[in-house]
Amino acid sequence: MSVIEIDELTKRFGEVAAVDGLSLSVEEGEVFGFLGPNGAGKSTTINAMLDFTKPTSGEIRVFGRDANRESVAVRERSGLLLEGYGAYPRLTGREHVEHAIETKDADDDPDQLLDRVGLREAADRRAGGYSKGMRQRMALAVALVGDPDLLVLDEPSTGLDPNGARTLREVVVEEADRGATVFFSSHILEQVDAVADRIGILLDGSLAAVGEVGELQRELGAGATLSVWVSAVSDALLADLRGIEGVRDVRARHGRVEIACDGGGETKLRALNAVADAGVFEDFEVRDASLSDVFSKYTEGPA
Ligand SMILES: Nc1ncnc2c1ncn2[C@@H]1O[C@H](COP(=O)(O)OP(=O)(O)OP(=O)(O)O)[C@@H](O)[C@H]1O
Repeated sequence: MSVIEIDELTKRFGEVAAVDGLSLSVEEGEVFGFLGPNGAGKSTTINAMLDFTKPTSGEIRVFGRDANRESVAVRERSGLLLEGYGAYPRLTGREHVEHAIETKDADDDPDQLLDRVGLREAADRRAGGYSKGMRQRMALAVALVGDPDLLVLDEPSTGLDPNGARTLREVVVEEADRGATVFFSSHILEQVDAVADRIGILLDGSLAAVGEVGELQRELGAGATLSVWVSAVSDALLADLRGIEGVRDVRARHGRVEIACDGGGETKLRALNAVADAGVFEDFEVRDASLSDVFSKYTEGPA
């Protein structure tokens, strides 16, 4: 069952089409990573899903309900961590979580939630004195209140140190294991790569790509880097390699040649043969495109 169904969503701000004919669905229990460069329309999409902004046209259904007309029902089943979460400076972290428990009529133990996000020790300090990362951890604890069926996290990694980022990943995995659907936007590609079942790459308000990370890597037909260890490097060899169809970039470094390939197996084979023909071949390794390569490929256009 689809938990989120976005159908031809368009949102204009005057001349700017922040979201432009976006269609997307997210299945129950899925962890969906929503990526895109600054200004791509991620927050606008999320805001429309939760009825914080009205679409210019198109339809969004969450849990099968109209996100606009039945937003209260949608939000009741959702946990939200949105950009610019407004903390009350005079309230403590625990008070924020307690307030959310009361509002949602949930029966969570605030200490347990604060523990999960690594904020137990600072629970009784006022949020006004929290660092950016601590406020983000608190916002995550608030989002988890009531075991929501859907977690919507807009840039949840903002301000988090590496430990905080790990906590976030653990929480996302735990929530998905519990059966929750997680929809999160992020600029930190490693974060997304580590936990997302599928990703969507938004560009100028439309989807440039959607699928499993591995699927998109394969769809690129490569984006692989071939590292060849060599006994010597000559300009002639580098020129030969650069002349092979499907080779995007060639660099010599530390006794090896790094060959970025857009082409498939044929390109790599021809590159390896060129090195062997030069009599300098020692060893090789192929590295698949990282999510970062996939992201650049879809958002920057042809190299
Ligand atoms: N309230 C608004 N009024 C006018 N323009 C807006 C408004 N909100 C968003 N926009 C514009 O819509 C476009 C998409 O913005 P949005 O915040 O959705 O992008 P984003 O992908 O979330 O970006 P970021 O990663 O920088 O947060 C941008 O050009 C932005 O300037």
